[in-house]
Amino acid sequence: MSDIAIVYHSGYGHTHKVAEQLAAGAGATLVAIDENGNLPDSAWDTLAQAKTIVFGSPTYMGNASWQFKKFADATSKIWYTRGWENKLFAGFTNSASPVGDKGATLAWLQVLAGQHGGVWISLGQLPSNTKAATTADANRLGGSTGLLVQSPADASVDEIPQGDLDTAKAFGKRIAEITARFS
Ligand SMILES: Cc1cc2nc3c(=O)[nH]c(=O)nc-3n(C[C@H](O)[C@H](O)[C@H](O)COP(=O)(O)O)c2cc1C
Repeated sequence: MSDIAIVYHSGYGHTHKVAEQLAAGAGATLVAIDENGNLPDSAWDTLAQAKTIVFGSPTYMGNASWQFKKFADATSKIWYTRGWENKLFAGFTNSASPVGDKGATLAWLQVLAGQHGGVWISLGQLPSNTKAATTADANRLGGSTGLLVQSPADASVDEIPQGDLDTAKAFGKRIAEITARFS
């Protein structure tokens, strides 16, 4: 099992694809929250043993999905015993619009990490924000707190912009490097 666990919800597969890219870069274990907002019992052990936990959710109505929020509320018992204190955390979100209030979701994921007494890993990539920038460029959405991905409303899972997927993979590598440095 990896030192890094990515716990995420995906209603329609797009956020799952992003999580896979992150996992490829980080060498991370994927932990999926199901459509009812639940995890397999064994997944809680995976999260307890991880040095770094990455939170991921699509942005639905300007915040994380209710399934991710159910998971977050279920972590309150761990919060009470400080079970995740001083772990490393990072976050990502994906939505249809270039902005789409993704920042609100990411800010809340960071708050969740803070509630657990965690140490937050930022994206660490310069934005591609010149006139020449395209959807093939890294960090074209200009994230800094964490990873932002756009899946246009009519895009299939296989049509997520390559630049966003590359950004996810590079973020995964950074998370692995920082995890190793703190170990
Ligand atoms: C209930 C619901 C609410 C949504 N709200 C937003 C939103 O606030 N901003 C946005 O840009 N996209 C919004 N979307 C679009 C999704 O974020 C987008 O389709 C995303 O790729 C879904 O990821 P998933 O396939 O992992 O579920 C919403 C979609 C749904 C189903």
